[in-house]
Amino acid sequence: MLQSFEPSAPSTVLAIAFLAFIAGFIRRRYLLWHIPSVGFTAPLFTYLTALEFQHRSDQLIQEGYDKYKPGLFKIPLWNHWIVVATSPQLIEDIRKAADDVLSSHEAFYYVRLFQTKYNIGEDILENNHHIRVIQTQLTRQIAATLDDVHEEVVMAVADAISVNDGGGWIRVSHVQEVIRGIIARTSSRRFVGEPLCRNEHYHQANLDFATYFGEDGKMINNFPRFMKPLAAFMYSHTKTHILSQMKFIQPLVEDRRRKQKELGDNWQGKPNDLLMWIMDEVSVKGDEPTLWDLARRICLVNFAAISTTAASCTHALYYIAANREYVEPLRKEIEAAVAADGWTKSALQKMHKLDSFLRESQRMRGVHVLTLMRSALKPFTFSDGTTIPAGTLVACTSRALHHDDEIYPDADEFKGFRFSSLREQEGQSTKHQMVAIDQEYLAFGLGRHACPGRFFAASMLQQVVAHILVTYDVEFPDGQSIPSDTFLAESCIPGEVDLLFRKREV
Ligand code: HEM
Repeated sequence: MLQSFEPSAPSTVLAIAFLAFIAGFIRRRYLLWHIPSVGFTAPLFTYLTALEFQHRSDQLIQEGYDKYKPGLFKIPLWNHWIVVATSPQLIEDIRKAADDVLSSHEAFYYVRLFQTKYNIGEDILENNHHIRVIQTQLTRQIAATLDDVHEEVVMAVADAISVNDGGGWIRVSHVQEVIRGIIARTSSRRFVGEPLCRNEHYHQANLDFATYFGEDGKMINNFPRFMKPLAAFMYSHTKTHILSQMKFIQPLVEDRRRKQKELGDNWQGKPNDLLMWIMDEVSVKGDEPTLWDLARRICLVNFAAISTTAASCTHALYYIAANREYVEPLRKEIEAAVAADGWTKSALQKMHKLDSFLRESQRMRGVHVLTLMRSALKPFTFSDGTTIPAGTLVACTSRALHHDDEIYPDADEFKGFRFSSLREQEGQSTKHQMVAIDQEYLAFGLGRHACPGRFFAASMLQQVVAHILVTYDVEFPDGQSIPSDTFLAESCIPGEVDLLFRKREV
C-alpha cells in the first residue's frame, strides 16, 4: 500500500524556499528574456558566471561589448542580473533618465554595493550635505587653497619617498599603498586641516572604514531584503569603524563649536575645510550636526576620494616609468608654467600635456570597469525600443568603450599626448581636459551623479605627479613593466610592482 507523504516542518520550509528561489529566477529571467546574455543562463549555473565576474569582469564585459555593441547585454550576478549599455546613444538614454526612473542611490546604496540603508543609515542620502559641499566650496576653493595643498604634497612625498641627496636609486615596494598615503594626507589637508591630516592612525581608521564598508555591503547584499536589517545588525563592522573615526574628529568639532559660540562672525582664522563647511551647511538648516553624523560623512567622502585618486595616480606613475620619452616634454611644460605663475591654478591650467597624460592613463586603466550604475524604479524604455522592468540594474561599459578603436584610434596604445593634441584643434580647448565628461569618456560617470570630486581629484593628481616628475627620476627595476590590473567585480586595482626612485640631477 502506498504510504501517505507527511512532510516534516524543516523540509517544507526548504521546499518552499527552493520553489520561491526557482520562481524568482524564472520571473527575473523571463522579464529580461529579450536581452542577450554573457555567461551561463541556466539556473544555478549562473552562479559560475557570477563567480567569474568577481575576478574577470573586464573579460566578460569585453565579450559582451564585442558581440552586442551597439545594443544591450546582460550578465548574471549573485542575486540579480546587470544590463549593460554599450553605445553612446544608450548611455545618453541613461544619463537623461530622471532620478525617480533610474536611480543612482538605489543602485549604489541598496541594490548593489554598499547597502548604506542597513549599515550607515538611510537619512545620509536624503540630506546629502557632504555632496553639496564637494560641488560648491571644495571645488570653488581649489585655486585659493592651492598653496596649502602644494605644501602638503611636498612634505608628504618627501616623507614617503626618502631618497638620498647624494644620488643613487631607492626601491619602493607596495607603490599603491605609498601613493595612497600621499593622497590621503594631501586631501585630508582640505578635508580636516592640520595637524589631523598627518595622523597615520586617523588615516588607518578611514582605510578600515573603507574596507569594511565594501565588505559589509557585499555580505548584506547576499541576504534577501527582509533579512538585511538583521544581517547588518549581527555581522556589520561598519558602525564600529565610524565610531573609531569619530574619536579623531571629536576634539576638533568641540573646539570649533566653542569658538563659533564665543566669536560668531568675528572668528578670525576660522578653518576653511570640508569638516567646517559640512558643520556650517547643517547649522544653516537649524540643526546642530551630531558627531556621529559628521563622522559618517567624513568617512564617506574619504571612501569616495582616496582609493580612486590613489589608483589613478599609481597608474600614471607606472606609465611614466614605462614611457621615459614623455618625461622631458612634461618637465619642460611644468617648469615653464611654474616659472611664470608659481604653483597656482593658472600654472596647472597651462599644463595641457600633463593633463592629457593623466586623462590617457585613466582611459587606458580606469578605476571602474562599469560606471553609471543605476537601478530602475519604474519600467524604462531605451531609445532602441528595449524595455527593462522596475528593479533592473543597469550600467555602462567604461573600460570596453575606452578601448574601442572606432572612438579612440589605436585604442590599446598609450598615447600620452593624445588629448593635448586634440585640444590644439579649433574650438576643442576644453572638451578633452581631464575633468571633461561625455558619452565616450566615462571614467567619472556622467549626468547628475557624475563625480562631484573630479575637479579636486584632477588638481591633486596634477600636483602630485608634477612634483614627482620635477623632483625624481622614476623607473621600473630591470625586466619589470606595468603589471596586469586586478579586478574585484566592477572595480579595477593596479597590480603590484616595485618602482625605483632617484633624486633628479638638474
Ligand atoms: C580619480 C579619482 C576619482 C574617480 C575615478 C572617481 C569616479 C567616480 C565615479 C565613476 C562616480 C559615479 C558617477 C556616476 O555614477 O555617474 C563617482 C561618484 C562620486 N564621487 Fe568620485 N571619483 C574620483 C575622485 C573623487 C573625489 C576626490 C571625491 C571627493 C572629494 C569624490 C566624490 C564622489 C562622490 C561624493 C560621488 C557620488 C556622487 C553622487 O552620488 O551624486 N570622487 N566618482
